[in-house]
Amino acid sequence: MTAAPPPVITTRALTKNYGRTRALFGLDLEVRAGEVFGFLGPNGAGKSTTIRILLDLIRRSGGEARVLGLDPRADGVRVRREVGYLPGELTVASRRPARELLAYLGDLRGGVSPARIGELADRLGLDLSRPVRGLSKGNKQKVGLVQAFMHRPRLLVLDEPTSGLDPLLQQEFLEMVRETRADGRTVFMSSHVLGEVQDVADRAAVIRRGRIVATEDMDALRERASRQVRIRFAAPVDAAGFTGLENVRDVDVSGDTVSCVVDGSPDALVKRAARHTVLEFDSAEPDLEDLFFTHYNNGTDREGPSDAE
Ligand SMILES: Nc1ncnc2c1ncn2[C@@H]1O[C@H](COP(=O)(O)OP(=O)(O)OP(=O)(O)O)[C@@H](O)[C@H]1O
Repeated sequence: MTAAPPPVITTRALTKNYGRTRALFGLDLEVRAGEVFGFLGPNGAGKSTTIRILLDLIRRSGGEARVLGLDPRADGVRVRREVGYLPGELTVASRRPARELLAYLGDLRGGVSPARIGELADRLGLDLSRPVRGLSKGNKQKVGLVQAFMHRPRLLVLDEPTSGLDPLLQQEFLEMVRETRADGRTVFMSSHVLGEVQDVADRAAVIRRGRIVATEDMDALRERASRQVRIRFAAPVDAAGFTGLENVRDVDVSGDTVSCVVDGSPDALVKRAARHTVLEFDSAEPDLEDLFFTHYNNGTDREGPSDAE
């Protein structure tokens, strides 16, 4: 058996104070090589602060951090060169067309072909001929995404990557994330809602008021998730046939229709239903967001920044 590769990002007891305000209270994080990791939390929770420490854009107050085996505080330049980073807010005021700015940034990273830049811009619907300065928030976000992905970095750190993108472009972006993972590279992305990362993330952590309050494997979360199922058959069915099935509860049989709640795999229910002629099978998507938060927090207190404690 080969040993697992070392984590790509680690923080231990990471703290950050802004003057007398403490923004991070001893953060422990571990992001594994090759995974897509969602970093979730409401506004003001400390996501950008954490990310900016990882890239040495601000300095930590205490604790440790490692990115690609490097300490950002000692090797900030190397970390920034190796990581594809999308800032929460891209502040470029260049009069130059996006094409030139991206070519320049590509040169700083060892050279990126115009074809590669053009391909990413096409996918995101970015007009490369327009000056960056006058671009809308959404178009600036696209420039930010192109520069983060274009040199195929081993690690992408993306701060709220989907903000300002319409739903179709969000899907395109998620496809780019999947391709990155398929290449064996790692993506760490923040969001304030689970829904934006749940289809693509392997794991996710929730940060609230400067503390990690949950870390979850997304497959395990899906397995625990309940869904409401309704099946309509060609003829009335016997209620007894649908009681006591594995993972199935709250069964209600009314003539030709069975309604129930399934926790986890619906295998037993599907096999039992297959004994009859099924006309309709409706299964509501489980609400992972609710499950994620209620599991740890009883669904309360979902937002708000903190004062120092
Ligand atoms: N430069 C600063 N000076 C003082 N306080 C700051 C500074 N930057 C952030 N904070 C505070 O630190 C806390 C964490 O902010 P941070 O920006 O990291 O949160 P976030 O989770 O990224 O939220 P958002 O999505 O709103 O950016 C907040 O209470 C914020 O007010």
